[in-house]
Amino acid sequence: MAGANGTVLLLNPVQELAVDCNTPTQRYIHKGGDEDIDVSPPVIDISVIDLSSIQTSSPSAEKELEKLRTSLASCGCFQVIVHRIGRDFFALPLKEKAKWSRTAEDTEGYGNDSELSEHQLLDWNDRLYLVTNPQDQRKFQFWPQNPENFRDILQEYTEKIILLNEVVLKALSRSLNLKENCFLDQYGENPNMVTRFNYYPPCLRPDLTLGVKQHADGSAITFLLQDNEVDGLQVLKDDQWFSVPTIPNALLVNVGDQVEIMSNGIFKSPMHRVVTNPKRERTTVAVFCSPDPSRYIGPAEELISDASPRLYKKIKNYVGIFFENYQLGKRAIEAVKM
Ligand SMILES: O=C(O)CCC(=O)C(=O)O
Ligand SMILES: [Fe+2]
Repeated sequence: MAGANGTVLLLNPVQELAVDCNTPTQRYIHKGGDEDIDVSPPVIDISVIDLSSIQTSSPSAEKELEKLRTSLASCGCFQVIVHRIGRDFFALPLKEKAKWSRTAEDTEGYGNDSELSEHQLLDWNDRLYLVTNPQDQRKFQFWPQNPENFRDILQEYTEKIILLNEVVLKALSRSLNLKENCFLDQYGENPNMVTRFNYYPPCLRPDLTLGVKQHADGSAITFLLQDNEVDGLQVLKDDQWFSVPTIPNALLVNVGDQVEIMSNGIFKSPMHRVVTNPKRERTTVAVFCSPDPSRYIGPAEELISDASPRLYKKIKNYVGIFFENYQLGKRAIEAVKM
């Protein structure tokens, strides 16, 4: 397909595939594993944290910090309540969405999985992938102007997540009895932020396909606005998959590999995946926050002792390391262990 200015578009949305065929093609089928994909494993209990109470120095703040620490040390995620942002983009006709399509030269924009090799299994998912911070790195040629208020809403949402990211990083440090700015200082002035709008069309074979295959995030923190009605996210805990429940307007906060590194492994970057749904579509918005890629990050020195030796090297541009390993089907965090 050719784009407006003659660039080659890599567009083969799953949404179109889902309309035209009853069963997914081979490229989407997960087989050779030990068992079919369990689309409804037990539901995991994930704490809802009151971030406003954490910002005070009351006894309830201490209780909330303890809840935060326990939650992140056991399953790597917690939830906070926010307001939804618009999700009408994927309902537009293909011709309209194609205006913001990813090109051969770029990772940003609208599209589905890039096909890097013949053997790669594809995710049953279309997405709109945009760098939102630092502002001077935004590529507006990929930012939809339809729905009309899309850019304003994304700007507003980004500002809120920047603040939330700061509150969360301070709370994480405090919950480990570290100085409040301990993790934030490793970030640098400007967090790097990428927003990924995910669209999962219905799929008639949820036992064989995955919306997103199993992975841990390469971010420091991920903020996920789940669909208000349709679940699909699962996390791996103690070698078992659990469904993450959807709480309307709740934001699921999970730590990514970079916080696992900064906390010297106390906080676990959870493995997670998304299953598909035979009847209903699902839309989510993930914001990945990471330190400035030119800065070195590593385990907080205060967490290292004879009893808990340093587990990870000092590294920079972890997101780069992450994608190199991801494409080889490896976990990047293994590559930065001592
Ligand atoms: O859509 C979801 O529930 C999760 C998506 C996800 O894990 C990701 O985009 O990294
Ligand atoms: Fe993820």
